[in-house]
Amino acid sequence: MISCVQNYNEIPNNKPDYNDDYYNQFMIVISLFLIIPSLYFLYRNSPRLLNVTPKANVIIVDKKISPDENEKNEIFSEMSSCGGFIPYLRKLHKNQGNNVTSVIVAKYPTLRNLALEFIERWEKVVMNDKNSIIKMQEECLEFSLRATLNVIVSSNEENLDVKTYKKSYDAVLSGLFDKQFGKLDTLHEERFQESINYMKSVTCKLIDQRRNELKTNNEGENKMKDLFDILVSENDPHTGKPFTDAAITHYMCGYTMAGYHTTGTAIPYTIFAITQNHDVQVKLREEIDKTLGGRLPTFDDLSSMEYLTQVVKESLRVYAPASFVARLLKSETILPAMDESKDLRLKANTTILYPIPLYHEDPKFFTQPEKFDPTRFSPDKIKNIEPNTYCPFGFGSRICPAERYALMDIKMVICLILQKFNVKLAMKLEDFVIEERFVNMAKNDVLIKLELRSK
Ligand code: HEM
Repeated sequence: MISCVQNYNEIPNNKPDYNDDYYNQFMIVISLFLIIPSLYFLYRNSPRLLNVTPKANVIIVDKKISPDENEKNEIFSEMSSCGGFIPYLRKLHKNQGNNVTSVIVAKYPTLRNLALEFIERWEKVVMNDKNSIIKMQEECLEFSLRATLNVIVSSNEENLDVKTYKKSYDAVLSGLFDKQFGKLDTLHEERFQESINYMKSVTCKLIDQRRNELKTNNEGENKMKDLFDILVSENDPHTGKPFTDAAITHYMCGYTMAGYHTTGTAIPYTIFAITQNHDVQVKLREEIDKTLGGRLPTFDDLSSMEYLTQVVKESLRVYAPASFVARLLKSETILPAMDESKDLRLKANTTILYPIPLYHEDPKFFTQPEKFDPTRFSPDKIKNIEPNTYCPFGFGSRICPAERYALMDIKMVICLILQKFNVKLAMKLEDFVIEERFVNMAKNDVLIKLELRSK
């Protein structure tokens, strides 16, 4: 195992270079999720295209791979600016007497209501026709986008046509991915541009609305600020001046994107895993019923259900939504050899990609890695897991800032589903195919039959 990985976690001290061109801003933000999975895609399909060093289980990005050297530099300076913003965000919350948990707890009732809206929607469908099939990935992506918007923007959905917003977001994400591989045809190019323009106008409208709200809202001082409040009311730590509209859009789109497809795929993957492991479904339901006795789960209930946590963690191991963790080496670094191979000397400014699934699937770190076994994360066994080999949320100082929130979200939806329904896979097993896009998506959706539980 590479022992020096933690050294790569320094946040480079680059200042973002904003301009007012929305398209450029958006491309830069999106590159975080675009270039990295794309390189991984190339790596998986044609290892020799990249300067791959499998013996060390890291991928070293050959500089020539980048289509445009300048673009590559911008991408990584923007990556660091996004991450550099997080300690600032934490500090602000702390100054207001909040911590990450209190922020999540405050949001919990709204998020649970949102989840219940979906449960009721599915219940109606099933009551209407008990043979109905739910496209679980599509549904959970909608849930995840709305939940993420709620956390970041405290979105009042009256101000946002979520359906059109989601469609546009999907068109932009998909268009950028296809652009990367030169596959974007004229028709989709048009749709892509339209979607970018739509999202730009929506974000500008939201910014204006929030500025006005903050001006007129007397309780503003006591209110727990969401990310959007901070962006429209505080100074940019990099410039010491108020955030520009372009910068606000940059952060908003970056955070929304980071939360949308990740959580939106993690939930259906977990449901899929439960359908394939009947014993897990039975044991999980026993725990849920015993803990809740039919009432709705509170935030504390979700933390107290150990088996539920283990199931979600194992699902994130087997079906990790994110392919990669990326680091830029600030100085020359030697990676100690794994096996008998030689140590690896890496130059400063090399970008390395740490492929999450290669660790999660390695029998050296997880015995019988193909087996879905939630008890790997039981209190007595979890300590045997080597540091950084389990990393669905990354690791070190740049670990996903929303890890606890995302875990809570996934557990909440799984809990609410199993309280109400039995879950069955409604597609051929071989049609469950994971496709690497910005995050790993189920190519043919995850088709699920929900059966109402008898009272
Ligand atoms: C199951 C859900 C999620 C997974 C698997 C996931 C995974 C990841 C991973 C692997 C990283 C890179 C970490 C590193 O470099 O060490 C990351 C970064 C990030 N994630 Fe998440 N994430 C999830 C949900 C979310 C949500 C819901 C949000 C926001 C509401 C979010 C916001 C971010 C942000 C802003 C970063 C960039 C951090 C930085 O640059 O330092 N993520 N996430």
